[in-house]
Amino acid sequence: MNEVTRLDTIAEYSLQVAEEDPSLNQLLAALAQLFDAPIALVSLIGADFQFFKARYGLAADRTRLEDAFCAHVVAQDAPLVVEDASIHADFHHNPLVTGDPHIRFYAGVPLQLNHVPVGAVCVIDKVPRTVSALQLALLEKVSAHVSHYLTLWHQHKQLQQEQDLLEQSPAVLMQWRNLHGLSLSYVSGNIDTLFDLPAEALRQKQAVLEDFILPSSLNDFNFLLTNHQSGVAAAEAHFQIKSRNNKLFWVKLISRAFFTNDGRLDAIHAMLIDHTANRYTEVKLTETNQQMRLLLDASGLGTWDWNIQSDVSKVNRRWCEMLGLDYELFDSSSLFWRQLIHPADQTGLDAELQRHLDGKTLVFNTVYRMKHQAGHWVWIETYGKVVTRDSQQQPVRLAGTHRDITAKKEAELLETKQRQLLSFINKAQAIYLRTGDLSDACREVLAELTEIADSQFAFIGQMLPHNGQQSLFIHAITELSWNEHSSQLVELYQQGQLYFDSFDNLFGKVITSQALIISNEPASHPAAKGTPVGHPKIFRFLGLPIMLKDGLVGMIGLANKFSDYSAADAAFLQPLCDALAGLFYAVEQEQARVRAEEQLKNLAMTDPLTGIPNRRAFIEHCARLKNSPTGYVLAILDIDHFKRVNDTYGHAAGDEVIKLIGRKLQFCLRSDDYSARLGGEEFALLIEHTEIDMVHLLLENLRLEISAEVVNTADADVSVTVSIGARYVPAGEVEDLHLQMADADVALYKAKENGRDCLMWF
Ligand SMILES: Nc1nc2c(ncn2[C@@H]2O[C@H](COP(=O)(O)OP(=O)(O)OP(=O)(O)O)[C@@H](O)[C@H]2O)c(=O)[nH]1
Repeated sequence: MNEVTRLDTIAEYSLQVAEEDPSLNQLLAALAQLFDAPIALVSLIGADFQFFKARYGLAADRTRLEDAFCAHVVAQDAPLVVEDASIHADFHHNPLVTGDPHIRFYAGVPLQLNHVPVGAVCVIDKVPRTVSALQLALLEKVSAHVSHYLTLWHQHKQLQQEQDLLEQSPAVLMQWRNLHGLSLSYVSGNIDTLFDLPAEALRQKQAVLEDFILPSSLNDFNFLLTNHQSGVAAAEAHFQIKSRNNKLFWVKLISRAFFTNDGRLDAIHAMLIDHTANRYTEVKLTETNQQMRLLLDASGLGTWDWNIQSDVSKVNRRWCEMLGLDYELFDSSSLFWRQLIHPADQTGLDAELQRHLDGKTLVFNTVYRMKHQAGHWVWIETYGKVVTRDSQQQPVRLAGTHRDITAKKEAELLETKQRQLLSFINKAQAIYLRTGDLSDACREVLAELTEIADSQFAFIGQMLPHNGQQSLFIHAITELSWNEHSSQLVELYQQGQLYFDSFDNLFGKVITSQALIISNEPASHPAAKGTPVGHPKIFRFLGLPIMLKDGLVGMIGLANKFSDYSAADAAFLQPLCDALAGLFYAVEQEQARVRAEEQLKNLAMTDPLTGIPNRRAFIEHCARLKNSPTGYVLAILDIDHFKRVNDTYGHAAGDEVIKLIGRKLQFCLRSDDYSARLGGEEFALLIEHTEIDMVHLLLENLRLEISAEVVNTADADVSVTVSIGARYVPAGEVEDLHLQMADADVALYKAKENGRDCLMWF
């Protein structure tokens, strides 16, 4: 047996320290008496010296290794008897022989621990002697007994250590035995840390465990014991106890039951652990979780938790409610929620998600649309974060919240649209003010109207008289060239001449009823006459009346919105209807003003008696002749002896004659020629674009026509002649009109001089 094994064994049995054992000392005393020897020893052979676990009759507790007789016993693992050391070859120089204690006789047997020789049990005498086989056998028995004793001592030591550990551990050990009913048979000493009560008090039944358990927890504790009694092998209970000094603890009792062969409960071994700190954390955590849940419920937030690596998503009920989904039927795969995301938002969402997973953003915060079960889109704001990453820093779990921001988002979109609407209303008004053309203004804004109304088709129409009936004049329309039959409409539209006059249809219903028409199923509307032949299918229609002072003045037609038209759409577009009503009104006002102005101008330029232009009109008309590229003729016509007519037949008859001249002038002159009454019985003529001979003939003809006419008055038939003075003005002449007129007047004077009823040239 090598030295290492021996030393390990000594260490294992905790014998390396020379610690004497009183019991073994007594045994050695008895052994020495039996052998009638002065010294008896239990020795252990250490690394550097031999030491004694027990000794009798020797003062020293150790010797040098090289002097040790027992070392020989260990080395040969066999008994050693030296009858007279003083003459023994190996020992006669040994200091223990030559000096104190003057050993002469030695008888030793090996001391084995776990079959390893570690020392010896020996008797020593200071005089030479012999030993019988019987005595040697006795020595061996004592050695075996010492070995057994040391083993037990070692085990006891170990148990004591374990006991110490247990006593210091937070776990209290307990045992119940079921002898005559279940009763606590053991409890470890450390129970006093919890109960402030010595374990003895419980062991000796001076106190009962149940007295320390709070009444509210007693049921849980009894339930555990009852469970074991009815055959349950392992159990666990949590309950509250109150110590003798009134401190409250949460404890956890983990127990295991042992049963007899016939199945009867024999014992319960249990561990009672102070669980207060954990329990406190648990309670706090539960409270916090409850508060969080309450907060989440109150805030209306949906929650989600996505394990990216295993692709398992968990959501709360609110998450499902937002999308009208059944919570129980939620599918945890990401494929499920991905297919609910609006196609237009998919790319942006993925990019934002990737940025966060790559660690480029602190939070994953974005807005997108998800499809509600009912078919509409819900605007969702998501706010999340990677909560777990693996050892390679790859994201494992992402968790966050969902907020339904549809109302906010729609309000924002509405506001944007309203701004757009106002801006294009302003634009339409500005175009109208600039060009004075309402159709231009309507055409300019039509594309924007279809865009903000989310529609495919649109038209803006105004009620105007056309072919003797009120018709809808189309200022602007999106698309007309849908087939070859519509080319005529396109042409009319381009000429600004497109009128709809048949109102026995869906859009006509807006005009006849003067009311808003919303139809998301035009096919089944009673007024619908079907989509016009060749027109792309109309599957939704919104007709908005344009009203002015309670009367309809026009309408806007919209068709094929992506989703249903609603009263909200009509309300949204009302400002446009009002603006158009205002523009229609402004146009009407402007046209009326122009007409009135025209009339006033006409009045100022017209001779009231004859209805032909007056002197002012004649002079204004002639003013534009200044740069005439051709020559012209100015003529003045005067009724002969008109005073006489007045005097003879009365002033009224004179008026009739003057009117006759007016009619004759219009009748005899060509449409390009111009005539006016200068005043009294004097008229002026302007004849352009012709030869002077032709003018001569024309004027002569006029003169003759007048003289041939008879005016029937109340008293008599009157006829008159006229004298005409004419002046030819060649092209390029720069002379003043008044001088030219004066020249014509000179010619007239000559005609009068010449006997009247004739034409004279200047
Ligand atoms: N009934 C009527 N008479 C008018 C009107 N304006 C002018 N007179 C008259 O016309 C007459 C013009 O007369 P005069 O200038 O003397 O010339 P006359 O009698 O035509 O003679 P001659 O021109 O020399 O041929 C006057 O008696 C005016 O009162 C009118 O609007 N109605």
